[in-house]
Amino acid sequence: MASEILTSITDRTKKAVESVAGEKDAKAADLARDTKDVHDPKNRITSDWGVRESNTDDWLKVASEEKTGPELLEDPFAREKIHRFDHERIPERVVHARGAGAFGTFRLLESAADVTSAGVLTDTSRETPLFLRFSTVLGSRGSADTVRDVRGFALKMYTKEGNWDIVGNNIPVFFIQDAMKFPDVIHAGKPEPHNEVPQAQTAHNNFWDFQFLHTEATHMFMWTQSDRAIPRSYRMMQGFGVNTYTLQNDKGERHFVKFIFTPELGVHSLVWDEALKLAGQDPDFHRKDLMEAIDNGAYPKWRFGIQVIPEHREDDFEFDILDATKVWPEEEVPIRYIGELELNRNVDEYFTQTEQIAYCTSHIVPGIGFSDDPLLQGRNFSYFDTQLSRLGVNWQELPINRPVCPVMNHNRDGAMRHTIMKGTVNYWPNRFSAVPPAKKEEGGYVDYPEKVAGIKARMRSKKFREHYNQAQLFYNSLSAPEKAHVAAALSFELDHCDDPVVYERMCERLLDIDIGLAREVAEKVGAENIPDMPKRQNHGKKAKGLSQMDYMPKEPTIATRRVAIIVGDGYDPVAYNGVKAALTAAQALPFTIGTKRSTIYAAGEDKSTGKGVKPDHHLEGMRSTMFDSVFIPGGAHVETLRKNGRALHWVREAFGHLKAIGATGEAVSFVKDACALPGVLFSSSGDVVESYGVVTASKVEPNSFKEAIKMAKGAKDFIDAYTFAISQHRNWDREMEGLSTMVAY
Ligand code: HEM
Repeated sequence: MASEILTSITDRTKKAVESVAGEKDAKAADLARDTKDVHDPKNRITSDWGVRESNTDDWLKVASEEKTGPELLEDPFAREKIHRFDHERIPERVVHARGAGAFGTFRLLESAADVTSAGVLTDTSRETPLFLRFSTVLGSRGSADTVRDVRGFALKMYTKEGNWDIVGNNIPVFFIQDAMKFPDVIHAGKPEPHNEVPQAQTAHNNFWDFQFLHTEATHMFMWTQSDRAIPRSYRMMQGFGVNTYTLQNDKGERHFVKFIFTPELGVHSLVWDEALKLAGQDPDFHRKDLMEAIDNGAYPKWRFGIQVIPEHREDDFEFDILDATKVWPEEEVPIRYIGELELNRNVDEYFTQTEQIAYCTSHIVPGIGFSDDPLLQGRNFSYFDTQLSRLGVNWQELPINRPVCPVMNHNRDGAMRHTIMKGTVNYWPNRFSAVPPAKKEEGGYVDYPEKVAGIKARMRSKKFREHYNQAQLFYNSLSAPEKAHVAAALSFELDHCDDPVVYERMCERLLDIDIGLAREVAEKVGAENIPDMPKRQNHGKKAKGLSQMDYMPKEPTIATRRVAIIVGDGYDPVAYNGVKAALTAAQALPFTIGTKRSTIYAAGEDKSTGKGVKPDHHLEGMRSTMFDSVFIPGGAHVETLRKNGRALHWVREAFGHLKAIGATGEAVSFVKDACALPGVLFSSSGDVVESYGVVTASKVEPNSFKEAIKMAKGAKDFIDAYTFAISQHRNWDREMEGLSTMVAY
């Protein structure tokens, strides 16, 4: 098994090159040039200068069987091994240090030739290879995946005309309008300077001090306090370019544009208690989830959309369209979905690929341009600059960063230069006309002749000064559970601020958004003197696409959902096998969680002749937090589970985290007793009962299970009703009606 896994990992690049014809995966072919296979049996250890080594365990020393004497500095092999190790680390990214990435493909489904001449956005026959890196912003490289934070969504498309990077986030707006404030917002959010506490979270005085004083962050902090900042999976987040770019078509017309990626599986989050626990129980939860899905062939997909505003309409909006703290409401600027992004290959090596990838907002291709968005313009300077200290001046030559199209210019030298340039000149113009600039018809990038006239001043246009309308718009557009989560998140964060100035003032700021929210949070966090009147009337407007609920998949799906099936000796094999097969057929991932990991036998199975089932994990090794749903089949094992506090906790915790719970036969009363709640209904007469996402059937027969599932609300069939409950992600009624808070977990 282990060797199969190893083969599959080391063969990834090779397979990608072989299976995908020609230019389609030009990047995989390009990387193959620099890829070596550790598992080739012909391999032998050599020194870095190529000499085969016979012993890499013992430093050359003065020694005998009787006595171990001093080590000799002359040993070049030992010295090299230690030297290389001593210098393995490079600086982590100054922000977005923790991340995970994968390779994929961009397919254009509809040409956008009316607004751009970019090949990648006009040629529908192309498949463009890409690398996408997800990240958290504030934590260091070893921090946990599930912290409350913005997630990076950074994309490098290796197009035929050069690399196009969209360095985006999973939230469409940002904390600041002008790049010059970036060091301040990041310093305020990162651990405090005197004690380097806390790690990877904004629940501290400095962050909220800055949020109050820097009012343009108001809209963004509402997003970070919403469920968007605790995603269930990287595969279930939207991606936004955030900044305003421009597109230029063949006629020379310019349009403003925003880029949006919307996941096929819907936009889903963890609940906060789960996120907190996962940060300790499985800090790699998101990176493992991404890798697992791709390894299982469940390739994550996003629809790619553009919002376009023609140049002449730039001033038609209540907000400045160059202001990155504002969304372009879909009612005013519809999203045009024109492409599809798929991730389909895991990395071969983390460091050389995920760590060394270097994104730059300034990497654009002909047909795509910048706007005067003052955040974007500063970013264009910052990324290139930071790569210099993180990776060195020749970072663009690293395999993961180099384009798949020819790179040729008169840039030279610098530390660690790889490319060898033949020829006698390294400047332009030269007497040979060697390496001239490209004309437009040869694909040369031509800048848009934007008219600019003005005075030099450190200021922004007046529309940039409005900071609250869209914070209200966002809050108003959320569903009731999402609003409750915002209040709970703010209450948590401000509870961690011990300076009353900070939490008192922040509660006042909430009066600029919504009086109900302000009062709820103030009461929770002990902010005195919150007035009864709002500081600013809530305009009451809503927009679509801001609530995560707007992105539920049209057809219910449980693809890639992790389902724990809990068993002990004496479980009902009919229900176990039936549910497992049905889940697998629907592309969910069932895991058997035993009372122990050694073989477990079904009811009536003879231990001497039966095969039993070998669980994937035992109850103490995993927690309910790592699964989307829990199912317990009936059988005599239920008596064992009743005596196991951890089993009880699994059910209560899954209930508290609003997850679908399924039970059949004897397990029905176990779940009933575990939750012990009035109002939740359970099956008693053999009928299937669905109540607050708990689906039970007291009697099941072999014909109760089938692989052709019809997920539907109110389904009479156990598996149809149970899978529908899983597909809903979480049962919000359970929370809204106060049931989840009545269970201890
Ligand atoms: C619209 C607002 C912004 C978004 C969406 C954004 C997004 C990102 C993302 C996704 C990354 C991680 C890239 C990766 O995976 O390697 C990143 C890194 C970084 N960002 Fe930003 N960022 C924003 C604003 C800024 C600003 C204003 C600055 C500076 C003026 C900045 C400077 C940096 C730096 C220095 C890095 C580290 C890059 C590296 O070491 O490779 N960002 N940003």
